[in-house]
Amino acid sequence: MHKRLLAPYRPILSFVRSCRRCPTSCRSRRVPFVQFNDGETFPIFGLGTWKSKPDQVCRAVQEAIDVGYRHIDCAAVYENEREVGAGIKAKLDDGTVKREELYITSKLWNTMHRPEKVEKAIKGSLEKLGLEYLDLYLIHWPFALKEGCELFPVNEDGSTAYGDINFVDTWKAMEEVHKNCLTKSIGISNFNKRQTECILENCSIKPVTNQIELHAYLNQKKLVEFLTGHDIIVTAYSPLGSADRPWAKPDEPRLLMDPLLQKLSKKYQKTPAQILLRLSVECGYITIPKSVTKSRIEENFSIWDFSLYRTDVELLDGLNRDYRYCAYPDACTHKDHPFAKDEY
Ligand SMILES: NC(=O)C1=CN([C@@H]2O[C@H](COP(=O)(O)OP(=O)(O)OC[C@H]3O[C@@H](n4cnc5c(N)ncnc54)[C@H](OP(=O)(O)O)[C@@H]3O)[C@@H](O)[C@H]2O)C=CC1
Ligand SMILES: O=C1CO[C@H](CO)[C@@H](O)[C@@H]1O
Repeated sequence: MHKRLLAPYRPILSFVRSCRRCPTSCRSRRVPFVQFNDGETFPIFGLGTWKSKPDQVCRAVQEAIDVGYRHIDCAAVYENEREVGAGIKAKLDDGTVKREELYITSKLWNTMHRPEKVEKAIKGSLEKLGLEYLDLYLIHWPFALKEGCELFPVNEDGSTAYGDINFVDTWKAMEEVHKNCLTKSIGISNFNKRQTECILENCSIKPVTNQIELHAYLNQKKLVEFLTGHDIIVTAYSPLGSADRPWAKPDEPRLLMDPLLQKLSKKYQKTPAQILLRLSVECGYITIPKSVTKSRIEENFSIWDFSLYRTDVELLDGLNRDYRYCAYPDACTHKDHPFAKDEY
């Protein structure tokens, strides 16, 4: 099973293996990437920016780029794109990187699904980020919320105010912004199998990736198999268990505290976070941990000098408990909610 999942990701694995054989390539700060059929590349490791406070994220982005990160995962709804952009600009201005060496993702928020709104939305993100183009633009969730000034619109009774836009129509508008060169690639996020199939059946440009929650407590085997079978790259979000979510409960399972991770941490002389991140990249997933802490930004990127034994990968596989940290329950009655009705 594991072998089959790895198959489409040979370029990543060969990089990871070459790192192991040749420690100097780890020190050269090259970030591994996957190459698309059209020659575009996608760095397999990125910095997440959800919950990164505006006054912290500008510095975090610069530290990440200094360490070797080349991929930054952003979104309009994170409300910090201007500060992320300032961090990127500082590193472009001081010559550390060129724009074409960076891979910047942003996402269309749920209140902007109406096709006529999509260009305005991406241009808004570009303006805040201070960029002329994105590398990747994703539909953040398959369901639409009510249009307006609020990012999280509510009805009078406090329930979430839904919109009624077909996500295929939104996808057509995503294709247009791609054709207009506002983004090099387009993709989806939080789409289930049926919704992804629906896009595949009706698109002229295929999504390059589906960004989904993916970690040892939610290994999404079936969805991953479906996506890789359709040559859709899997991006793993919340790879460390997203402990800083505003709605985190004190009694929820804490991924980083799992006893097996503590045990493997001793065995490999790596931290629990590094074990999880290494697992994710060895599975071939684009992996985007968030941190605003310099030492952790460095720690998370220091995973190219070891590899997991297959027996340990199997043990980590056994941790799966289909536990979602990001289930968006406030919209669970929406007809397009991805997790409410479908098995995967
Ligand atoms: N498409 C979507 O719907 C979603 C996309 N995402 C994307 O994925 C990214 C990552 O997911 P996210 O939910 O933020 O959570 P993560 O799983 O990346 O966890 C982030 C938390 O882990 C802490 N942390 C980071 N590194 C370490 C370490 N080495 N040791 C211990 N703790 C550590 C961070 O703390 P600190 O920052 O204080 O160091 C923070 O509290 C997001 O930021 C976002 O870009 C996330 C959710 C949904
Ligand atoms: O990326 C994400 C994090 O923030 C959003 C809203 O708070 C989530 O819905 C989303 O999945």
